[in-house]
Amino acid sequence: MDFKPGEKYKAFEPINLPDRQWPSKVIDKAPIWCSVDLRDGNQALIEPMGHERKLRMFRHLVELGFKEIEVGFPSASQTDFDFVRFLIEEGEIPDDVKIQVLTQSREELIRRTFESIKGAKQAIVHLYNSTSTLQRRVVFDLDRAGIKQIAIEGAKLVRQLADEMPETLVQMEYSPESFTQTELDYACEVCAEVMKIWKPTVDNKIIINLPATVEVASANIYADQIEWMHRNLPDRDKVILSLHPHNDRGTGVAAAEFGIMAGADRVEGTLFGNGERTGNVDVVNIAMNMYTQGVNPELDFSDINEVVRTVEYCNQLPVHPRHPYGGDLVFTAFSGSHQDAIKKGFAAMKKSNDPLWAIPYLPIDPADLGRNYDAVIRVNSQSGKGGVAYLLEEDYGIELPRLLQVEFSKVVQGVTDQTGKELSSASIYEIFENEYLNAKGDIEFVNHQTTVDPHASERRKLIATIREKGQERKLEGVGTGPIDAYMSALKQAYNLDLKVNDYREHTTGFGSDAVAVAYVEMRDDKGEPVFGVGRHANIVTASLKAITSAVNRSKGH
Ligand SMILES: CC(=O)SCCNC(=O)CCNC(=O)[C@H](O)C(C)(C)COP(=O)(O)OP(=O)(O)OC[C@H]1O[C@@H](n2cnc3c(N)ncnc32)[C@H](O)[C@@H]1OP(=O)(O)O
Ligand SMILES: CC(C)C(=O)C(=O)O
Repeated sequence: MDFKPGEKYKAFEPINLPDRQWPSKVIDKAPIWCSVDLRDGNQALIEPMGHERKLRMFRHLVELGFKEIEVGFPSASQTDFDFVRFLIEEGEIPDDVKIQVLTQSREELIRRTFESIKGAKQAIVHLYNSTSTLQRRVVFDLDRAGIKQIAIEGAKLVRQLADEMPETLVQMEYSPESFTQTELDYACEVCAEVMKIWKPTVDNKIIINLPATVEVASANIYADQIEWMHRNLPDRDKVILSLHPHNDRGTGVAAAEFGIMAGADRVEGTLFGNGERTGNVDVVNIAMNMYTQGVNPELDFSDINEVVRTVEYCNQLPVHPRHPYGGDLVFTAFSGSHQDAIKKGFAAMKKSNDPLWAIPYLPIDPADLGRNYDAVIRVNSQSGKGGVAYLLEEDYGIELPRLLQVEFSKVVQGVTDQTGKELSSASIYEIFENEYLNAKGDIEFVNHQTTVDPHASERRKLIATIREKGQERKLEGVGTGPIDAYMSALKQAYNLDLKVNDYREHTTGFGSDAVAVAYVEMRDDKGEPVFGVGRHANIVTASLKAITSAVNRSKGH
């Protein structure tokens, strides 16, 4: 690494726009979306899509609600050309969807592009040539006038061929490619020349697309550039101003959002941001960001898993597990304090009945993307009591009292620390069963009978059958209720010094499947807590089992 980067790299000069308006604008409606998955995305793949993958992607994009889809660069390859023909000839293009085709500003390529769209009801022909200072010098070896001439020649031919094809409603799009590295006055001049040739009207607008072909500056600079063009382009009302951000600095989404605030009407991008180098801007990300601000994105990502599957299949590239909105892990909290806050957030929402989403660490309801809550909390060595308790409650209906959560979470932590691995909900339940419900010890509860104490009618006499080292034994005790009576029986038989400090119970399941779960917190002679849990269809049996569990655990400790 060169530690004197200033000798090798030059900072991007700020744009002179002191009265910029975009920073205080708010995005309150969806832009026109154009998917470039089948073109910019496809041209960046290790293995470009064949016909079957292209068709699957196209159909999926239509299902998601895209009304403009760049379907290829038909003059570049036979595969692209044939795919465009297939879509048109096989009636694959819904009436409200426009296909878009890209071409360089070269005569033979433009002619071939028009050949490809013959018979389409409507299509966007997208013409581009690079205008940046760098490309003018190193790629084209042309001055400003020479580069403008490439655009003019191409635009004239596009106009002529569109006029010769009246059966197709041709919309024209021009991109000064590498716009962000082009002087603004010059980019505007070239676009204005193209506009003079294409003669847009308010009813038949053209698209001027301003690509960050390579993202070379911070997102605010792109916004300044877009606002400058928005203000200075002639006949702005006859132009659909379009963005095409790439993501070299990792700020493509921010650039697109700022660009919309700066006056753009349209965004070109791809699903999950596949595209050249670090990718095109991720349309899912921008759209779902809007959604979380209460703005309808007019794209339907309510089955995000299907979008991920399709994109992974077509691109033959994985979607990263941390990818915004779509990644496998983006709705999962492993860490204890996050789990605790999420659990409390769900409980608060349930209680308040307020439809406004307000869960800490979850900026969006996973259900809105077709995700369930199964993966919201996963447990490993970074997790705390909240997460463990959440899983037992959600998956097994076990509502651990708070102090028991603390105790059990230490048991779980012991296991995760030892293995270093994640624990599934089923494994946590198994640990819970072994630790409490089937706590190992000398005594096994078998059954009980209660009767009214013949000496005091407000007291209960209880006879409990237990198994001790394989032998059944009857214990007798008297108390204010079955718990008290059983404690008294155990104390007499085993000389125990334990007191019941807290007792709770609840049911899980419904109707004939309902089961009672009882939790007892006992204190030993030193005041240390020890918990026991019992589960049974009969609530009294559950509570006596809970006591047995606590006694066994106290002896084992
Ligand atoms: C930023 C972007 O993503 S733009 C889209 C890029 N996508 C692609 O390139 C994928 C498809 N492209 C291809 O398959 C090929 O490039 C083709 C078939 C279109 C053309 O192939 P070739 O004729 O071999 O030319 P190649 O792509 O190497 O083009 C370079 C030539 O075109 C010129 N050129 C490049 N872009 C343009 C343009 N937009 N308009 C006019 N001329 C251009 C170059 O100056 C160069 O000219 P030279 O040969 O006189 O030096
Ligand atoms: C053709 C243009 C719009 C392009 O793909 C880019 O500049 O990235």
